[in-house]
Amino acid sequence: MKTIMVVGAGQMGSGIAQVAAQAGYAVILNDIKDEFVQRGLQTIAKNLSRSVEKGKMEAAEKEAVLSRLKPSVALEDAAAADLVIEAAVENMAIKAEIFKQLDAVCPEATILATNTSSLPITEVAAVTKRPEKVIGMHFMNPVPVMKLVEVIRGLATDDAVYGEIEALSRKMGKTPVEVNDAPGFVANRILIPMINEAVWTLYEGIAGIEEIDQVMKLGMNHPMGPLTLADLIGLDTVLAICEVLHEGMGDKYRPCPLLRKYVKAGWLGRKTGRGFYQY
Ligand SMILES: CC(=O)CC(=O)SCCNC(=O)CCNC(=O)[C@H](O)C(C)(C)COP(=O)(O)OP(=O)(O)OC[C@H]1O[C@@H](n2cnc3c(N)ncnc32)[C@H](O)[C@@H]1OP(=O)(O)O
Ligand SMILES: NC(=O)C1=CN([C@@H]2O[C@H](COP(=O)(O)OP(=O)(O)OC[C@H]3O[C@@H](n4cnc5c(N)ncnc54)[C@H](O)[C@@H]3O)[C@@H](O)[C@H]2O)C=CC1
Repeated sequence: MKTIMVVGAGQMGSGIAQVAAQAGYAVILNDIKDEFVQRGLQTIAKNLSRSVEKGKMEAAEKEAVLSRLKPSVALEDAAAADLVIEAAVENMAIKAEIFKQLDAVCPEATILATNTSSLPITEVAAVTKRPEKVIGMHFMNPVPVMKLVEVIRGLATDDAVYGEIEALSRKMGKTPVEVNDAPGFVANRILIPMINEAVWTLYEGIAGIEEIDQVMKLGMNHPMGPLTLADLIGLDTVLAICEVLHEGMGDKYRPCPLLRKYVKAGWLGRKTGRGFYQY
């Protein structure tokens, strides 16, 4: 494997592109608009500069990593990729369209992975003619820091494809954990109900935003409170995952109306400058 295309240059896509380029791969970073790709590349450059300033990376290495990243606004560029990792928005219709197009332009051997947080891998795979080469590769946010990759097989995923993705995750400095294809997999089946419960706690007036976060930070030693974490993930993404859990597993996972209200207001967290907190 030499060339990896990352589709979606948002917070996850840019992080995945960074760790792939740091692991020595040629990386094509794709989004629907050049300004989104450039924003992703700038985030990567900023992260690498910080590592150089901290003495964790040589300046020459930073330049080498940046030189391995190529911008793209055409999915046809996936024709040059041995692996595509899709990290566009958490929406089945959009992912299905992307996977149909990728299936049409990619060579037969190309593996198609999705960084989806919660959507069924089997359903994504079914829109292609290569379901055996489709797999879930679920990174955590912020990608350069977090060690976990959940690796999820669809019903038809080949063992050899699983093995390649497991090995690649290690080469990127991550620890792969195999989980089954089910709503939210493991990470978000457990995490998102906690975040949703924090929003219900706020909605019902049990405590304020900072108080809820303090309880979980000081009381449970979480590095971030659940509402700060929701702002980091993006409230649109939290809601999308919660909807998948609700639809797949019943009423206990119903998203809090306050979460919907924030998303409708465009208060999506850090990425829009306002969520539970202002940035
Ligand atoms: C929704 C899903 O599908 C799945 C998910 O991803 S759920 C979200 C999972 N992520 C979490 O739960 C994150 C919880 N938070 C944390 O672990 C920590 O708060 C944190 C790692 C984000 C920040 O750690 P911190 O100690 O509070 O802050 P800070 O000292 O600034 O950062 C620690 C290191 O991370 C780096 N870092 C922090 N944010 C970063 C980012 N966005 N990009 C790159 N590097 C980052 C810092 O540069 C620093 O690096 P060094 O150790 O080399 O100095
Ligand atoms: N935010 C998080 O903490 C995590 C998110 N994920 C998943 O990663 C994916 C991306 O999430 P984020 O990076 O947070 O979102 P984001 O909103 O930061 O970025 C999404 C990017 O996808 C682009 N995009 C939309 N449609 C596209 C298309 N048709 N082709 C190419 N690009 C397209 C958007 O322009 C945007 O730049 C989602 O599936 C999400 O569930 C997975 C792990 C953690």
